[in-house]
Amino acid sequence: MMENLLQLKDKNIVVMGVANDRSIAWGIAKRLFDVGANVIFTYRQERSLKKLQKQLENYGQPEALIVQCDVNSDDSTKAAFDEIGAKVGVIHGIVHSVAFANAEDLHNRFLETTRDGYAFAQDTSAYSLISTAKAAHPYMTEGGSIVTMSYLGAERVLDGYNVMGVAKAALEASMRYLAADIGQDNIRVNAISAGAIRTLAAKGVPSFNTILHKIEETAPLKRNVQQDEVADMTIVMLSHLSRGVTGETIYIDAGYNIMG
Ligand SMILES: NC(=O)c1ccc[n+]([C@@H]2O[C@H](COP(=O)([O-])OP(=O)(O)OC[C@H]3O[C@@H](n4cnc5c(N)ncnc54)[C@H](O)[C@@H]3O)[C@@H](O)[C@H]2O)c1
Repeated sequence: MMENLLQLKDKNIVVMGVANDRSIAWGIAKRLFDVGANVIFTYRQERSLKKLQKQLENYGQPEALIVQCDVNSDDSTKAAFDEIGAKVGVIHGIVHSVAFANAEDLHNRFLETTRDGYAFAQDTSAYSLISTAKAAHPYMTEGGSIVTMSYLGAERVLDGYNVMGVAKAALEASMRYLAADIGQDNIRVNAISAGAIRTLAAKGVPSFNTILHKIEETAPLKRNVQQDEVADMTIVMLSHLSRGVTGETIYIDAGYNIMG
């Protein structure tokens, strides 16, 4: 019944950004397997590949297609999607769960943000959505859905989020412009703004523990969110259930963002 509602069975969905089993992207991949999707992975570093292969074995999916993709490189991004396109034909969905900034640009005063650090955070965390959509577009011939991962720091000033907040603001704006542009091809583009979750990327945010405590105290649900809660809403946004929604940022944050 649920499978019929979602219409994700046998759909080719590319998941970018699994570094380990804590990654938000891994939570999403597990759910996608559960609903019968054909999940294709991209990874950047060799050590992520090894972990991913092990995780896939443990999850009973050792045959999943895995392709190398460094989003800082147009050539790498294009080669990855050309390879995926050649192997599966049509791409129906993409989970863009990738971001990076230099540690010093999160630890130093915002005033000290360097030109290079700013450009690098934007390139990896915001432009990569555009380059990914461009590389995948020739294979999204049946329409589809692209979902990216954002954070409240895009809209509000959060201590220690600095240059990444500016990159997330650009990511959300890029998401809207993409949605407006490729809606004519029946491709939807949305962002999930996830609450704070303890992952590898989160380790880079200096005040992360304080953030977790503050959310517990302040959020309407009086708790933090879990990987599977973000995964479930991402599945909705990839599925037939959300077919009328594009260009939106959807908060999965126990309601924290509504509080003053
Ligand atoms: N953890 C949180 O609290 C939280 C909250 C909201 C949004 N997010 C966002 O969720 C997404 C996933 O992060 P996560 O928390 O799961 O951490 P994570 O460290 O598990 O995932 C980040 C991924 O980005 C990948 N990446 C970085 N640079 C790359 C490059 N040049 N090419 C290809 N891949 C690259 C890493 O390999 C890694 O797999 C990020 O966009 C992050 O900003 C995280």
